[in-house]
Formats: sequence, structure tokens, C-alpha cells
Amino acid sequence: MYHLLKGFHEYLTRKEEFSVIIIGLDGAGKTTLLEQIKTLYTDTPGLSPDKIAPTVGQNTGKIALPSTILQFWDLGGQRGIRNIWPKYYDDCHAVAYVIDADDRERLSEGWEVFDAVLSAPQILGLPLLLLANKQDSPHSLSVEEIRHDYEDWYQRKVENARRSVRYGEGDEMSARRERIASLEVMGISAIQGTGVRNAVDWLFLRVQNSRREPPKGSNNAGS
Ligand SMILES: Nc1nc2c(ncn2[C@@H]2O[C@H](COP(=O)(O)OP(=O)(O)OP(=O)(O)O)[C@@H](O)[C@H]2O)c(=O)[nH]1
Ligand SMILES: [Mg+2]
Repeated sequence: MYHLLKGFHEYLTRKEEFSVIIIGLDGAGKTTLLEQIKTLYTDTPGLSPDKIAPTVGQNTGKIALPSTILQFWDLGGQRGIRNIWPKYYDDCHAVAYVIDADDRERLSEGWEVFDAVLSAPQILGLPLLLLANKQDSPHSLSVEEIRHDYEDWYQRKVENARRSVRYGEGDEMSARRERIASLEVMGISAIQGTGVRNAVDWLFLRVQNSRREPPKGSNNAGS
């Protein structure tokens, strides 16, 4: 009887676990965002910004939400270590791409890398959130400006490619256009926490409908 009740209780309190990767150029603010998420959603405050060093490898953090666990993977963004990102694509349920909206000089580098992420077949169809970070900075581009900057960059890329070699095939191009048109862009300040709850809410809602199933038998009751 005890086991029956225990099993029933575990079934009722079962939490599905979903993985979200946080990627973007070095210095975009990914680790600051992860630590802010820990502060907002767990009993243990995250590291303060002055304690955060550039990430070599990965940082992780787990938060519990209603009937759901979100596991975040913050991956280092330096040029030499970006090639580890695709190793996480097969198992993640959503992607948060962080862009430094205050660093105009590196925007095109940020879009170049973002474009490669968009074209990865493993994450096609997964929820993808573009976060325009550092909105606390007075010179930051707004969400609308960031969206336009990316669309302009993309348009230029397509036109340049037309003049030289072909850029993607017809179907691939239209899939990408659709993805860009439906792209969710949110403004945040990882350092101040502004907009971070909105971003987590969006990810929480979207992973439930992610085309990738949570791991079979994931049961994290009590964790
Ligand atoms: N003003 C401002 N600065 C921020 C914000 N978020 C991060 N920063 C600063 O940006 C710098 C880089 O932050 P990190 O969180 O280490 O960046 P990262 O994306 O993890 O970088 P890598 O680990 O190298 O990939 C630090 O000096 C942060 O304090 C923000 O919302 N506003
Ligand atoms: Mg980092």
C-alpha cells in the first residue's frame, strides 16, 4: 500500500525537465543572465556580476516551475569555443541567443554567428528567443532597432550572395524567412534583472509545446 501511495504521489508531483541553451558572442551577458535567473528563481543567489569571469566551457543552473524543471546551459561564446555549441543542439528543447545591444561594433559578428545557429537542422522548429541584452545602458539599441538591424543584415547577406554564389536552396530560404518573421525578440538587462522573468515565462510556455519530447521517465519530484 505504501508503495502504491508513494507511486501515486510521485506521479502527481512529477516534473518534466527541459533543457535550454544560452548562447551568443563572448561578453554578451549570458553568464550574468544565468546568475540572475538563479537569483530570481532559487533560494541560492547567483554570483554577483563582479565575480563572473569569461566562460571557458559551460555553466549550468536549474529552476523549478509549476510541473516543470528548466535546466539552463550557458555556453562560452569566445570564438575558439563556439564549436562546442552544436554538441548541445540534439538534446536541448529551446535556445536563447543573447546579443549585446550596446555593442554596435560587434552586431554583424553577432548576426553572422546567429545565422549559423538558425541554419542548424537540429534546432529547426525549436523555440528560439533573441534577447537584446544591456537595455539598462543609455546607448543600447531597442528591441525594434535590434530586429531591424538583423533584418537589414540578413537582406544584405542575401543580396551579396545572389551576386556571387547561391545562398541556400529555395526551401531552406523560405524556411529561414518564416523563422525570421516569427522570431521572438525581447529586451532584458541581465545585470538589473529587467525583462528576465518575461523571458523565462516565454521559454517555460514554449518548451511545453517543443517538438522534442522531454527525456522518457523524467521524474524530478523533490529536486
Ligand atoms: N550594462 C550591462 N552590462 C552587462 C549586462 N549583462 C552583462 N553585462 C556585462 O557584460 C560583461 C560580460 O558579461 P558575461 O555575463 O561574462 O558575458 P558572457 O556572454 O557570459 O561572456 P562569455 O562567457 O565570454 O561567453 C560583464 O562585464 C558584465 O558585467 C547588462 O545587462 N547590462
Ligand atoms: Mg559567460
